[in-house]
Amino acid sequence: MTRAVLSLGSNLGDRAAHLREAVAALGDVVMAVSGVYETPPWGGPGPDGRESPPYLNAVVLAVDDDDDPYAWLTRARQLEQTAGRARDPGWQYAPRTLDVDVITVWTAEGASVVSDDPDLVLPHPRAHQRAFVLRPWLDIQPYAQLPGHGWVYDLVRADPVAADLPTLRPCAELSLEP
Ligand SMILES: Nc1ncnc2c1ncn2[C@@H]1O[C@H](COP(=O)(O)OP(=O)(O)OP(=O)(O)O)[C@@H](O)[C@H]1O
Ligand SMILES: Nc1nc2c(c(=O)[nH]1)N=C(CO)CN2
Repeated sequence: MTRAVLSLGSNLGDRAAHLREAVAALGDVVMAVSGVYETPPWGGPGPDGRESPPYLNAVVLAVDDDDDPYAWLTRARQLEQTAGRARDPGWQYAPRTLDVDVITVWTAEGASVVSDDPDLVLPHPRAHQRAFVLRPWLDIQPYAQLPGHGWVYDLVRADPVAADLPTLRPCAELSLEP
């Protein structure tokens, strides 16, 4: 058995529907779902100077009988495929229908999984810099810790995350509660 925090993001097409469908497809593994936030694109413009549109973001806490952390990566890729995500080799942070990142995974004993395999880096190597991950995460786990970086509560109160917090817009009208 493993538990995981997954970050969901969409900035292409019907953004809310992509998030809703991802939560529905996760089904019974979902333990808790954060609020939805509209967030400015992180990662800068594309090579031609084109700006990425704003995202809708949310975070899910999930549990699975499978002991293998890679099962979360497989699930994430399946959800992205179902949403019709296309990759752009010329722009890493190109707009996408659905992005699912595995933020952190715990074993049945509660140990954090640490991995430097490029296919599954755990915890996610950029999560500690991302208000669009940490703020929704606090909604569902106020005492969360990001392994290697400490309390999520502290991370959102220090720069660079604190500087981005005012740019997040809570979207109370878009609940993802199953
Ligand atoms: N923790 C992780 N969660 C999701 N993908 C990961 C993780 N660690 C490594 N990867 C790998 O990263 C690769 C690129 O994933 P993806 O295209 O979703 O990145 P991205 O979402 O655009 O960028 P970022 O990694 O900065 O969020 C994938 O091949 C995947 O195997
Ligand atoms: N606001 C926001 N920006 C991003 C996001 C995201 O989910 N939200 N995902 C990215 C790649 O994982 C890159 N930039």
